[in-house]
Amino acid sequence: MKTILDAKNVYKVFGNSNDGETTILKGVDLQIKDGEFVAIMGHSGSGKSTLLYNISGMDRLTSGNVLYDGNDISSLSDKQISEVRLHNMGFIFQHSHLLKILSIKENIMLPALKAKKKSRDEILNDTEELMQKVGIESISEHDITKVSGGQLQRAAICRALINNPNIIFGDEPTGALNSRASREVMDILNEINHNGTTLLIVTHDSKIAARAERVIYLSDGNIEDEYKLGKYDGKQESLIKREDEMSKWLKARGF
Ligand SMILES: Nc1ncnc2c1ncn2[C@@H]1O[C@H](COP(=O)(O)OP(=O)(O)OP(=O)(O)O)[C@@H](O)[C@H]1O
Repeated sequence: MKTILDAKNVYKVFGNSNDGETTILKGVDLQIKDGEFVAIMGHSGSGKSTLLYNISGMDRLTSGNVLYDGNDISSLSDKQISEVRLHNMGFIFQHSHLLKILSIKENIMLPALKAKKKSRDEILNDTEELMQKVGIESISEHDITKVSGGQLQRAAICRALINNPNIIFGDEPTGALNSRASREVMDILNEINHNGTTLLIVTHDSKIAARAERVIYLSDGNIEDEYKLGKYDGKQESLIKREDEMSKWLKARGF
């Protein structure tokens, strides 16, 4: 399987020499294979979100390189990197970041309208298909303030998928949901991964990590360890075993 994302010796320093500098990422090397589902865990402040933002091109590395599909994206201009993100990557955050002035459907269509690769009718069709897949077709015309957190995250998933990305980055995608909504959203993400989309997700939750194929443990800006669970087969009994494995592994790291 080819490497889709290759982070080499990534450093991130915040601040400046006058007011003081803090090095958050300290030479991280991370390779993500095409179609893989990787979870990033670690204590609060270990640099998980910083890592996600820096290797997805949302923030600028201080030094090191990130290759996306063999191309160095760390040396691109802001405009070039936004193009790479728009056409190849999807993002899901803890809070959906949907626009309040648009309906659910319009929010989902927006990245595709921006990408200008498909006609409005095609985009509309794809949007309706995605909404149906995640079970939010009935709220398509709704205002985003009138729907539940779980429905909003499903809409955020549709928005992340509308340009058929190769990889989806998630920063605590279920962090604001109750346990049922969280399970439902993770079932959708597991299915998306099963269909070939690469996933890289930051989480605090061992139950979310248990659904990943590989879990990396970040400590003080470095990858301290990793655990390979293998692909999740979607069965409830395997999930229980994986959750148990994950919580034992995390306990051994004092998490
Ligand atoms: N823009 C910034 N400027 C200065 N410091 C920052 C900035 N962003 C993050 N940091 C610092 O970097 C460190 C790591 O933050 P980060 O959010 O990556 O950690 P995390 O592991 O994701 O934490 P959490 O689990 O609490 O979300 C923290 O000490 C944070 O204060």
